[in-house]
Amino acid sequence: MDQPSIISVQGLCNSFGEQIIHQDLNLEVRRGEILGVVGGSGTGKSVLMRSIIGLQEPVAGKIRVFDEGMIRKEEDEATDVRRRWGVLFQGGALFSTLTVAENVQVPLREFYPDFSKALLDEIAHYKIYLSGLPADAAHKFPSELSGGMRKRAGLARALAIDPELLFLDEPTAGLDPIGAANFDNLTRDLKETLGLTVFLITHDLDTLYAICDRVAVIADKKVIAVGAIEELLAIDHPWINEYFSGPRGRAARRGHDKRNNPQPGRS
Ligand SMILES: Nc1ncnc2c1ncn2[C@@H]1O[C@H](COP(=O)(O)OP(=O)(O)OP(=O)(O)O)[C@@H](O)[C@H]1O
Repeated sequence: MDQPSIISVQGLCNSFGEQIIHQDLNLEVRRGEILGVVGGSGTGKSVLMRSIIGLQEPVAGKIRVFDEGMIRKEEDEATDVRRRWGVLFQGGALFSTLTVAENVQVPLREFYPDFSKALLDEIAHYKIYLSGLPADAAHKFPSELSGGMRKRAGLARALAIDPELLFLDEPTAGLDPIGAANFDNLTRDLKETLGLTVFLITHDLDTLYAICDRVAVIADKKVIAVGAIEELLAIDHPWINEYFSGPRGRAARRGHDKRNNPQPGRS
């Protein structure tokens, strides 16, 4: 049986001046799934995420998260919902003047102002460990980290308040293939051990094949299809055909098949 929706978007419209980004966009994210969100550059993936988390007020539409209406919500009610999700923005969006541990503590201080310094330090160190960073990264500044480590630090911050729902905006962009695969594995492991639901914006076909339960495709200002990759492959739409069946899509599929069905005697 289908899991209930943890995010429900209905009839969403967004525009900037004359530029219409979304028109009657609908999307349901099921509890416990990793939903990949794909679409060409500028199709409005990040604007969709910003609408869901309340950073972008839509022109029209309904958004529910954890069964709570999100548009024009009172501040204290919005805070109650916000403390149930974590966000990794594109590029990490770490505060450059704070150490990694201090970055992780930002949401903790916001939502739990009474926590002692010792408790904040303990939680930050645990989240840093959970994100696969070495313990000494805690005292480093973002400028002292590699791109991959910055992503993990952003993830540690997104996990700070034990979210049920994680938003990841292009988490593997700019990582080398091994770093990207490691990040994918980490996302999947965290989802399984912490029981997370993940809204994952990506251009990375390998990520889609490796960890996404379903994929939503944004084109023509709306979600034109959502389903397992196998289901999307059966849809006749020019962007979907080009994306999944073009050279990179075919390579990602071959890599996925090979990892899942290794030939005996071959490495
Ligand atoms: N605050 C804003 N003001 C004006 N236009 C904006 C604003 N934010 C986004 N846009 C425009 O909305 C469109 C969608 O942007 P968005 O960042 O959501 O695209 P995207 O699908 O995430 O792209 P990419 O894959 O390149 O990251 C773009 O044309 C962008 O220029």
